[in-house]
Amino acid sequence: MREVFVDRDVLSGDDEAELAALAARVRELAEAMTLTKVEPAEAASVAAEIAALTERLKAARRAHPPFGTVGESGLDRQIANPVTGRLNPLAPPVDIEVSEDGIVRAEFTLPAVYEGPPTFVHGGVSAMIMDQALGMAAAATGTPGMTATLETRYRRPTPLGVPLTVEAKASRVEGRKIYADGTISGPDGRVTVEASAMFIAPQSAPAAS
Ligand SMILES: CCCCC/C=C\C/C=C\C/C=C\C/C=C\CCCC(=O)SCCNC(=O)CCNC(=O)[C@H](O)C(C)(C)COP(=O)(O)OP(=O)(O)OC[C@H]1O[C@@H](n2cnc3c(N)ncnc32)[C@H](O)[C@@H]1OP(=O)(O)O
Repeated sequence: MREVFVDRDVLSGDDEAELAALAARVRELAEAMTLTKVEPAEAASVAAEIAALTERLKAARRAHPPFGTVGESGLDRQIANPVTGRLNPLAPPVDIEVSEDGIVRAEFTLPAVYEGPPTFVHGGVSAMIMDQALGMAAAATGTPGMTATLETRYRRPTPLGVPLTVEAKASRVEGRKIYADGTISGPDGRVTVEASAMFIAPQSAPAAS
């Protein structure tokens, strides 16, 4: 495995909480930016202030995103992941729980920055969330892997701004191949997206925890 898997700063809970709070503010900023109606001069003024803030953050910079302290499931160290990462402003974030029987589940709501067709979630965003949920379900078997195939079936449009549920579970492990299936459903319980994936464990996989 490449060095990037091991050469990471590991944050304490307090450091992680402060950076997670910062990411939450940046997430709000992104949504406010997408929906703002301010005049061009005000937009330019805000852009200059944000550029100054960006310089302050760049004053102390890591080579790679940090890892968090690993929790019980061992699947939560990538705290800057683009789906679940509380430290990643691009992540919704989706707070995925893994139960003892290997079922992966989360409730989440997607704001306007994830819009594809008007008022609905972009299909690539749904696929990204499914990839993560299915990958965690695969890893819950004890054999994490790289996504080799991901099939998404979009049954209905997925609405923005309402509570959605993602669920996934591994169906079987065949040597280095792990198969998993899952769904995203709307608040009425109707499935909007179905997905199936096959993950392949690297020849020399690092442990999940
Ligand atoms: C991401 C985790 C990786 C490991 C991490 C370890 C610890 C992490 C802990 C926890 C993780 C927690 C949660 C995970 C959450 C989310 C997951 C997101 C994952 C991603 O977002 S990941 C990015 C997208 N993903 C890629 O970037 C993959 C690029 N790719 C490759 O890295 C290689 O391509 C690889 C490794 C896939 C295979 O390479 P390889 O050399 O090991 O494979 P090899 O040739 O030995 O084939 C062996 C058998 O698989 C068949 N086979 C191979 N490839 C296939 C394919 N694509 N489709 C169908 N069958 C395929 C062959 O036909 C043969 O089959 P057979 O044995 O039956 O002949």
